[in-house]
Order: sequence, then structure tokens, then C-alpha cells
Amino acid sequence: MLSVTEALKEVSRHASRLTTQECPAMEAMGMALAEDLISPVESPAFDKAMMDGFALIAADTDSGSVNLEVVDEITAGKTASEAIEPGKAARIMTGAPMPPGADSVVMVEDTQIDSENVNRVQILHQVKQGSHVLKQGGLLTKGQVVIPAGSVIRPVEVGILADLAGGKAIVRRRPTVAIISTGDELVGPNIEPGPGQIRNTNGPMLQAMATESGAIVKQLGIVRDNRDDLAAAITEGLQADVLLISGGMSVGVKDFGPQLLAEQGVEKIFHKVQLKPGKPLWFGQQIDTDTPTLVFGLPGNPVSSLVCYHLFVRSALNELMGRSYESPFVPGFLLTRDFFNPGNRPVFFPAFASRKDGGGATISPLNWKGSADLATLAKANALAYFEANSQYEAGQFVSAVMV
Ligand SMILES: Nc1nc2c(c(=O)[nH]1)N[C@H]1C(S)=C(S)[C@@H](COP(=O)(O)OP(=O)(O)OC[C@H]3O[C@@H](n4cnc5c(N)ncnc54)[C@H](O)[C@@H]3O)O[C@H]1N2
Ligand code: MOO
Repeated sequence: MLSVTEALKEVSRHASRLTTQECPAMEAMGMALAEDLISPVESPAFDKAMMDGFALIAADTDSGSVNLEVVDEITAGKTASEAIEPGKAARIMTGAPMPPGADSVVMVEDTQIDSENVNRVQILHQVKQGSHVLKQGGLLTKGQVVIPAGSVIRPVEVGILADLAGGKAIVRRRPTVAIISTGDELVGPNIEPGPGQIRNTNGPMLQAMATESGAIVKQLGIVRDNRDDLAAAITEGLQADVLLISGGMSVGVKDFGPQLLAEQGVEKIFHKVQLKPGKPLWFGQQIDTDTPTLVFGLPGNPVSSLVCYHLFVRSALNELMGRSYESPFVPGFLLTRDFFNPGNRPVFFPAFASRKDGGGATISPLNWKGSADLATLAKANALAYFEANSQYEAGQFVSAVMV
């Protein structure tokens, strides 16, 4: 049985990046930039005043307080009408280009307008050369990589793309994800469950998670445990980049998902991983096709499905979308209570992680009742990681996967 790390490597090895496309930056939120964004210009494009005040020659103020002639007024968006010579200054606003000849700006608070003559200003103190001036190219040089490929587009990147790339982004297309929920016991959200029946929680939950990951989801609904229905749903699901099949992956009498997948050209890459919950995870890839679908057979128990999604499916989608690799494990959470994992599998235990003002991050394992207990997950924001057969003490550091 593979370890989680080995299984993650297999998933990453089989997930190849999708093709690229250009789209408005606003629509690319959450997607990864497919190419480095290189600055086509230097920024700022001109020496820029960073305060409202007066542009002047710093050397004029070497003797301290000095009275200068105000020869111009430059507001943002305008340019100077004349050069500044010794003994002269220009009234200037934040963001306006510096007038030729001037090398510094003094804030209006450090000046006094001559009450007799508004065209003269008293500079109250000596001004340091370069004060409050952002030099041309001081932020970005032409040709500089501003956003490396693989970075996820957030509002900051949308702003930068508006500035430097005409508001467009080159990204990998969103993956399509098909979802099948198998099980004779399943009913939809508006059907009263009969004896032995339960609601299909995995289908909608997986749809929500895949949507949150940036995928385009095709919900194929509940499929009964019979070969023909499942085979037909698999055929449809294999049109997508990723197919998620919930349930029927274990060793039950009706667990014939793997066999049907093999019949449709999906090769098993691994079955079963050393983790709890989620051991029966099945992973395969369609072969002999130009669009090889990745197939995840997720354990039917809802929390097992959720854990496998966060560890493996999310990583696969990240790979397909070309996001820079980030391990799902976040280290450094201080455990708030003792914890014992008596099992022979490492456990990803639902927990609440918190960062109090001034303190480090803490993590508290919840009162979780096992793979079927999805309700407790509503209180969780993390899965705390504990090695097999291990005792942990309060105050120890552990790692976690954020959910
Ligand atoms: N003899 C063994 N039995 C089981 C093993 C094992 O190794 N040997 N593994 C156990 C583990 S661990 C898990 S997890 C489950 C996973 O089984 P399957 O993936 O085959 O899933 P099912 O048997 O179809 O369902 C398990 C459980 O989950 C409920 N379920 C299924 N689909 C949904 C859904 N869409 N929404 C909500 N709940 C769902 C289903 O009713 C079952 O209660 O196998 C153990 N057994
Ligand atoms: O792995 Mo099962 O997912 O323990 O419940």
C-alpha cells in the first residue's frame, strides 16, 4: 500500500498541464498564470512627486530656511510648463511629474506662503536631495518578471495585469470535472429516505469543492449499483479531464467500479493508500487517447471522500491548471490537547486551527466520530496529521491540511 507522499507523487506524475488561453484578468481569478508576466515598460514612467508641496533644487536650501519664487503649478496628469532654475520652485501635487531641473519635493506642511506675495514660498527647513521623489523606473524596470508563471491570480494580480497587460491574462484552461455518486442506497436532497436509504451528500459536496478549486463541473448524479448504468455514466464521465466516482471502491459485492473502468481503457495506477480516513482511494488514468482523463474512485464515506479530495484531487487540479506546487501540509500548529492515534494508518483528524493575536497557530482535534461523521466537519477548518501508533502531548507541534 502506498504512503500518502508516494500516492501524491503518482498523482502529480500523471497530471499534465492543460492548454493555455488568453482571457480577461477578472475571469482568471483563482487560476494560475501560464507564462511569466514581464513588464513591457519601466515604472513609474517619469520622476514622480510623492507628496503635495513644492518641487525645488535641494541645494537651494543648504543654508536652511529660504524664500523661493513659485513659477508653476503641476497637478497629477499634467506636465511642467517650465524648468526649475536656482531660486525657483513649482507647486506640485502627489503623482505629478517632476519639472525638469528640480530634484526634490518639500511637503506643504514644511513651507509657508508669503502673505504679501502668493508667488513666493518660504521653505522652513533644509531639504534632503531626492526627498519625496520616486525616480523613473524606481518600481519596475523594463523586462523585469513581475508575476512568475504558476502564480495564482488574486485581486492584486488583476490590478497589475490592468497596468501592464491590457487587463488580460494567459492562463491554462479550467479543467472539467465529472462527478458520479454510486450507490443503491442514495437519494437526492428532496426525497425522503426510505428504509436503509441515505441522502447523497458526496455528490453536491464534491461539486462544491471542485468549483471552489476553479474547475467546471459536470454533475452526473446518482448512479445505481448495476453494470449498465455505471458503464454508461463512466463513458460520459471520461469526456472530462477528471472523473470523480464516489463509493463502490472497496471490496463489497457490488464494488465493480475498477473492473468497469478497466473495460473502458482506464488503467489502475494505485488502489489503497496508507491513510485514515480514505484508505480505499483508487486512482487511474485513461490510456490510448489524446485527452487522458484522470479517474479518482473516492471512498463512499463522506469524510473519507473529503479527505481524499483535499489531499489528492485538489493537487491534481492544481497540476492541470499549472499552479506552482505547494505541499498540502502546513507545518507548525501547536497541539492544544494530548492525542493518541492507536491505528496502524496515519490519520488526518478533523480539527480547528486558530491564530490568536500575538500568539502562534494552535490546533484542537475535534470530537469526531469517524468517516461517516460529516457534521463535525462543519466545525473544522483543518485536518491535523498524526502518525500511526503514536502518542502526542499538548504543546507539541503538528502539521495540518487546511480544508
Ligand atoms: N472488508 C472491508 N470493508 C471495508 C473496507 C475494507 O478495507 N475492508 N474499507 C472500509 C473503508 S476504510 C471505507 S472508507 C469504506 C469505503 O467503501 P466504498 O468506497 O466501497 O463505499 P461504499 O461501500 O459505497 O460506501 C461506504 C459508506 O459511505 C456511504 N456513502 C456512499 N456514497 C455516499 C454518498 N454519495 N453520500 C453519502 N454517503 C455515501 C455508504 O452508504 C456507506 O455507508 O469501506 C469500508 N469497508
Ligand atoms: O478510510 Mo475509511 O475512509 O477509514 O473510513
